[in-house]
Amino acid sequence: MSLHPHPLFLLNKSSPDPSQLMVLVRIAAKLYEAMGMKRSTRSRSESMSKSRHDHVDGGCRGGESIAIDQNYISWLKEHPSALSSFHHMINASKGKQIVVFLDYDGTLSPIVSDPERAFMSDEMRAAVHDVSNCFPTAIISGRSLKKVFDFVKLNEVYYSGSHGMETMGPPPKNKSYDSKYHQRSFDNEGNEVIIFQPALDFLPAVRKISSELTERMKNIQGVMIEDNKFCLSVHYRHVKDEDYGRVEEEVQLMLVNNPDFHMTRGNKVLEIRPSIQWNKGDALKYLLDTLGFQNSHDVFPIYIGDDRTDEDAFKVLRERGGYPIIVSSTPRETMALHSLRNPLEVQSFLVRLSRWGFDSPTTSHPQ
Ligand SMILES: O=P(O)(O)OC[C@H]1O[C@H](O[C@H]2O[C@H](CO)[C@@H](O)[C@H](O)[C@H]2O)[C@H](O)[C@@H](O)[C@@H]1O
Repeated sequence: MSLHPHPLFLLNKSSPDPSQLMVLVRIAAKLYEAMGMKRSTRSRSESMSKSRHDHVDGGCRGGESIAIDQNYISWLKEHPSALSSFHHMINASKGKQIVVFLDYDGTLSPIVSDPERAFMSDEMRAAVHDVSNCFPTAIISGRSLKKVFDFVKLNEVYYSGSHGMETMGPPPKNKSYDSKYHQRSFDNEGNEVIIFQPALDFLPAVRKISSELTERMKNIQGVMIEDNKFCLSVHYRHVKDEDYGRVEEEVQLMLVNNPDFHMTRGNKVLEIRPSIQWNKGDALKYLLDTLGFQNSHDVFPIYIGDDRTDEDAFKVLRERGGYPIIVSSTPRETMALHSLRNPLEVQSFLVRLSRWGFDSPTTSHPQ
């Protein structure tokens, strides 16, 4: 199966006129060039017949499709595919230790309607496993640490949950982190690890908000409150449009009653988080420190993520000369410098990275 739907899928369902077809063929060629891919070898008639099946939305006028596609092509020039610029990335990393940071939902697993069923494929798990055998690798997620571990199930990866508010890693070397929030523990293989929980003081308040909100929202159909330990996700994907206002009102009311918390927005989700200066970017810095990479000249961090909360990590990477990659198939406002279209492309990127890592043992550092 091709990972990249042929751009001709953008054709209107009604018969295109030949000039429109030529415009689309040129756009397709440009798009494929920008993505560093070869042109499709399928014949035009094969492409056309595929286009009818792929274009499921319907009702999209040809002119609009062309405009959207041109926007994507321009955006792709600004945020080149991490697959097509792979060799540039490897050159930029020369002499430095690559460290890989990954988001979970929408990056390692596709977005699905039920958050409890956002499983990653075995192929993706194998790709992450192989990468983690070549380079230090961490997953930084909005989910609770436990839940993200239960999805990923890889012992050789570091984990940070609750948008970085619970991080499991090696004991920190930097004394600037308050030891009050460090808890000694052991991983599944009996190695000593430290769990850093900078929002520990907020835990009783999170529990209280969770139970109050669950009670207050019990009559709003479709809403789902996910307890991510140090933060709460209020999912509204299945809430009727006319009820959405009530969801946001209830969340805002909680914030009025709990002024030490604030709300962030994600993919069909409102998140209630403690107002501490700590986000995915801080967790990334913390992990780099604990892994012994305080000096940004020695390290080449790569971060792959798809959501707004990943922007904090992209920002840190831009400051530190790393490689921020956004997962998106549409133009987006972002601090990331590179892009991948979807989790399947993330998987291809990870496979390529681990192959390069295995072939270049002097530049990679197995743990
Ligand atoms: O930081 P992440 O690992 O990307 O987590 C962010 C949120 O992801 C999950 O919600 C999103 O994915 C769900 C499953 O695909 C989808 O149903 C939901 O609409 C998305 O918002 C997770 O459930 C949240 O708790 C995370 O905060």
